[in-house]
Amino acid sequence: MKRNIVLIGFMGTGKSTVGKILAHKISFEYIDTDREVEKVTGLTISQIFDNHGEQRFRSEESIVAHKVSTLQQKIISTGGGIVLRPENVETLQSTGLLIELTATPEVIWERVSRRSHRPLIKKEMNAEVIAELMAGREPYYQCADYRIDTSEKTLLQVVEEIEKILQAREKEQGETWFRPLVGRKAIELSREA
Ligand SMILES: Nc1ncnc2c1ncn2[C@@H]1O[C@H](COP(=O)(O)OP(=O)(O)O)[C@@H](O)[C@H]1O
Ligand SMILES: O=C(O)C1=C[C@@H](OP(=O)(O)O)[C@@H](O)[C@H](O)C1
Ligand SMILES: [Mg+2]
Repeated sequence: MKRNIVLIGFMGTGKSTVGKILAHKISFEYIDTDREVEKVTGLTISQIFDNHGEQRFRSEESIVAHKVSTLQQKIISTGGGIVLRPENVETLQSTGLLIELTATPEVIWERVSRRSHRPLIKKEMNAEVIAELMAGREPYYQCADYRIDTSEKTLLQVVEEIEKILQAREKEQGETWFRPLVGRKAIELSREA
């Protein structure tokens, strides 16, 4: 049974931001594979790409993918390229529900051109270049269980869409995503009611 939510998708689709909000809302812990790679290496993603190359980053990312897949009740936001290695997809799928976030190239460019911490995004790019990169990645995102177009949605609307998916799965597949309150907190709340 699936026990983690794994957000996949192209850079700038909102995986990190949405993941954080969703985790807070449903009281799951939040993990970002990019942050885990940075913690393990003591380097920023840009430093790894610049000083050691993309392959080193991909190796670290695979190790993290395996590690996070052993956990439970986590919202896992991934880096956009994690799906490039089939072994990562297989391991993430073993315990995670894969939700792909998408957006149009124009929206993506609008979102990612504001900040410069993504080594694969260059200042001189534009929406057309983004569209080409996205087309190359498209087959890799087919592994997703669900897809949400975020182009015209607020962050909260995206989060709500994911919550609807989880509610439907609770009804239809008997999964538990919204944990009942247990222990002291539940007793305190029932006294207040
Ligand atoms: N639905 C959305 N509406 C408005 N801004 C968004 C939305 N999704 C993401 N963003 C913004 O786009 C930027 C990139 O988002 P981020 O979560 O880092 O994407 P990813 O982790 O997929 O690369 C952030 O500044 C974020 O606030
Ligand atoms: O698409 C990619 O190959 C990458 C996406 C980035 O994460 P975000 O998708 O969170 O930007 C980060 O892992 C790295 O810069 C490479
Ligand atoms: Mg991210």
